[in-house]
Amino acid sequence: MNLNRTPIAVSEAVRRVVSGISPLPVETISYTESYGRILARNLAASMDVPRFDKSAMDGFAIRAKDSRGASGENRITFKVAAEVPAGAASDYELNENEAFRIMTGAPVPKSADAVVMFEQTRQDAGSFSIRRPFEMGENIAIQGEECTVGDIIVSAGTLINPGAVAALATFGYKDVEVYRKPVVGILATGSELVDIDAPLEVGKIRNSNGPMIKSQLQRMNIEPRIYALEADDFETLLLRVQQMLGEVDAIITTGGVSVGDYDHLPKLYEALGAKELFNKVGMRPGSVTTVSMLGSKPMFGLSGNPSACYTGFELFARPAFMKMVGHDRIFAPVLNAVLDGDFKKANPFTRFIRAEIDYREGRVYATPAGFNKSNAVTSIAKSNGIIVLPGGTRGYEKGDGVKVMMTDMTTGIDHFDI
Ligand SMILES: Nc1nc2c(c(=O)[nH]1)N[C@H]1C(S)=C(S)[C@@H](COP(=O)(O)OP(=O)(O)OC[C@H]3O[C@@H](n4cnc5c(N)ncnc54)[C@H](O)[C@@H]3O)O[C@H]1N2
Ligand code: MOO
Ligand SMILES: [Mg+2]
Repeated sequence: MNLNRTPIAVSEAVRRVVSGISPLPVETISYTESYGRILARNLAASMDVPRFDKSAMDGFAIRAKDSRGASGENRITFKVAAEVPAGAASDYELNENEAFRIMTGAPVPKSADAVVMFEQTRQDAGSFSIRRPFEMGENIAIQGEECTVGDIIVSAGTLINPGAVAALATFGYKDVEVYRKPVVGILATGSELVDIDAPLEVGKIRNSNGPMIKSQLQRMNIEPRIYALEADDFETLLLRVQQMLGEVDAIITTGGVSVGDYDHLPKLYEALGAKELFNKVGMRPGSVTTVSMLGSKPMFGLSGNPSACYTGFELFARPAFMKMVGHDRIFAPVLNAVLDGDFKKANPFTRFIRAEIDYREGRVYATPAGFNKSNAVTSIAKSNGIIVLPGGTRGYEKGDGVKVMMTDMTTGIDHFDI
């Protein structure tokens, strides 16, 4: 075993991972199931919106020229000649000082060119009067004012959000082409691991990495395939990983990537003939993260230490899966924040500190989320972001400006701030 691994920079490690990944093939699904998927083709308008000139208000459609000269002293009276409820049309031709009774959303008949709101009239049986002139087009939504046929509404490579689902429905796209989602296999390795129901005998611990990784995948809308816990035995691990390679698009293992006597994953990648992208990164935690490729299938050897495992997933696995599902924005947003704690000791490696990110008066604050060593599990639960402290010769103090990588953009704030 190579004990003297050479660390590479985090940015170089990320580059190596994502440069070897391609989007998966395209599949067609129903628009009702498309929320959260990535569009594989541009979504173009199949018609003008609005498709016809329509009334923007409940009221009366008139010929604007008939309202000329109207005032408080000289009210002009119109006769209601026909009705146009929403969902209907009328081809009645208005004569001078005639009007349609029309509802919001209904097509404005050709012979009318302005709409008067009910509130702007005084009504009598079969007629109404107005006290000011109306301009052509007033209170009418003109055909194509929002978009015209052929306009690109959502580009390929974009997440289908609720608005994109509305666009699919508007333009009649029942079937939508999206990138297939990867099937990701999760294998937690370690002879010390037990499932949640098993007794905790001496030296045993519960498997927390497996369920955590599953949730990290679910957070990005990917359903994983879970494999049973495996002990640190080279031959059985090799057989299991070979089986997984036939069933999944990517493999995440946790544990067994360091230089211990029972850390078999690096040798296993070698035995499979996989291309190792790196086995040491200049970061804490997660320095022993090892990533290999077998053909188009990435194998993420995440560290067994929970915080290192979590961080390795967010830094390397997440952008790779974002690329597989066809996203054109694969990286987590990074914000400038004010550090709310001290890290006085300098460290040559880039440190990633799980943190609570808060927003006060529009500023971003980052507070380390408690016990923050590589083996920490509880601090992950309090974090919605990761503070990035570049390695070097100096430490960091409360109040310093730092970068934070957002891991959870859905956490809100505790007060209404508008
Ligand atoms: N001589 C050296 N020793 C170590 C080095 C080194 O460079 N030289 N690196 C250290 C660092 S850094 C880390 S991180 C760990 C990485 O260890 P492994 O990835 O090989 O993981 P294991 O040895 O299997 O386990 C480490 C630790 O994590 C616990 N664990 C494992 N799996 C799970 C799980 N599914 N759920 C919860 N906890 C888990 C395991 O019990 C161990 O305590 O190596 C250092 N050593
Ligand atoms: O991989 Mo270890 O977590 O650097 O601490
Ligand atoms: Mg180990």
